[in-house]
Amino acid sequence: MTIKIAIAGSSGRMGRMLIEATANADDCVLHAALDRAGSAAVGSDATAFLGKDCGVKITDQLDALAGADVLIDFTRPEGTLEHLAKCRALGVNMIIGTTGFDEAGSAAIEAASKDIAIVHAYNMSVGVNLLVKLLEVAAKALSTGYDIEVLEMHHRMKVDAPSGTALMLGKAVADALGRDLKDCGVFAREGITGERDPSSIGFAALRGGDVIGDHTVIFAGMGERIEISHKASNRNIYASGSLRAARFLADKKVGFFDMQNVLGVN
Ligand SMILES: NC(=O)C1=CN([C@@H]2O[C@H](COP(=O)(O)OP(=O)(O)OC[C@H]3O[C@@H](n4cnc5c(N)ncnc54)[C@H](OP(=O)(O)O)[C@@H]3O)[C@@H](O)[C@H]2O)C=CC1
Ligand SMILES: O=C(O)C1=N[C@H](C(=O)O)C[C@H](O)C1
Repeated sequence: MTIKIAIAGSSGRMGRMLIEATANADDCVLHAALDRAGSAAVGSDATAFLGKDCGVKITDQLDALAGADVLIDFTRPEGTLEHLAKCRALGVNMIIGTTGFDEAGSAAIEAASKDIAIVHAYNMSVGVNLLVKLLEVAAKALSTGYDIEVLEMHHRMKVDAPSGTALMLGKAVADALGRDLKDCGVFAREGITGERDPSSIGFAALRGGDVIGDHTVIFAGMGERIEISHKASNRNIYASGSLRAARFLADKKVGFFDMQNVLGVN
């Protein structure tokens, strides 16, 4: 079976990785390539940046989604939510990698999964999803006497902070400890902050250069420090994870899934 893939944000960093991965996959075909209305990329061939044409032109017309099996969307929350409504109306499944949703946006995605099948994951890489499992073990073993801090660094172009992955890792630790990240997450420190609350989970976001995505969860005790890290060196880890998610959704009509479901590690 050939999976008919549509890609949103086609001229973006992830959009291009996804178009290249789709072009190189034997079991996938590029059905449509979307970009934002007004984008200079609209009208050009989707694989022109690879030095060859595939015959699919980048469009801002969401009707191009008709007939696709799945839309892979790495854009911005407002774009993803617009695409979500169209996919829901057309019965096209979705893989959502976009980060930075507020609670209402996340709830809208979950609600749409009653009508279409959706994989929503803030990190599509195998490595980060393995990290989640390691953190669950570490958090339980280090549940007292260790202060937990989540540190991330990304490229200077990233627009949201902390990263979706940092939030996901912090939530995994909080859940393992029976805490609610909404209550124990500390997202900024400045001035006379007072001593650290031992039940808190701190976040720090660094931005600079071309860093693809570094995440470290630190368990800091008295006399030792355990650090569990993932460092991305190529965005193709997110693209290959997305295609794995597309294969996972191929036989599904409805439902809400994450990469743990896709990888079978939940
Ligand atoms: N889950 C995961 O594994 C990963 C998630 N991400 C997330 O994916 C998202 C995109 O990242 P990245 O590719 O680096 O970003 P880019 O800025 O490089 O690309 C975003 C693309 O989306 C388009 N876009 C922007 N706004 C809209 C809109 N309202 N409607 C439709 N399209 C829009 C942009 O068009 P234009 O340039 O014309 O504005 C561009 O083509 C981010 O949220 C990032 O955090 C990134 C990597 C991995
Ligand atoms: O914007 C990025 O680049 C990335 N975003 C995701 C996030 O916010 O966690 C995933 C990855 O870290 C790269």
